[in-house]
Amino acid sequence: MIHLVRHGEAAGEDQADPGLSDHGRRQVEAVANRLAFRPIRQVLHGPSRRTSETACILTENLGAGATPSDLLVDRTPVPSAERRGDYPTHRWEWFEDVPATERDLDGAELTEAWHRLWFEHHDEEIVLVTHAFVIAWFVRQVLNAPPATWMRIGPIGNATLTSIGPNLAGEPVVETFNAEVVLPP
Ligand SMILES: O=C(O)[C@@H](CO)OP(=O)(O)O
Repeated sequence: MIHLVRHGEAAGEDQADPGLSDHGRRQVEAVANRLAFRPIRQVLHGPSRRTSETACILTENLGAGATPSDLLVDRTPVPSAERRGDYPTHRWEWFEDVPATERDLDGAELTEAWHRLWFEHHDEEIVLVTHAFVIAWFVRQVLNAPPATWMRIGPIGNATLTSIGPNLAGEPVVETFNAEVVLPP
């Protein structure tokens, strides 16, 4: 079972690489409680500060180890000129503004990342801490849905849980999607 967790709420969204807010830390502690009885030994996380801090809280609570992975870096799938027609025209301008560092042409890197993660981890129970668009693309990949579908999956909330496990035939199945923890007031 692969548990995809989006990082908790970020502090100061305007910073280049923000860490977690106090609320974000509490959100992640609540996710850790939800996962407390699962046999999780490893937490992989992206290189950003908000994903590393999320992984750190999870590992402290779960007694697991944290490992950074470039497969979980924040990426935005943008269509190549040939595939732009797959997306509604009102989205085209938005793609132009995606920063160069986050652009993933036709989601090729994300697709490769998901295949590797599933291949390497489908028979263990693991947490992958990453970003909203990455989770949406991975779910689209599992559903074998057309590329533009990723923009209609979510929005993926902060510190949500999306769990993907093998069915009896060994195929990936979305068992839990975008599940939020409810914090006491
Ligand atoms: O930058 C964003 O809007 C998303 C994209 O994946 O990332 P994050 O989950 O860090 O908000």
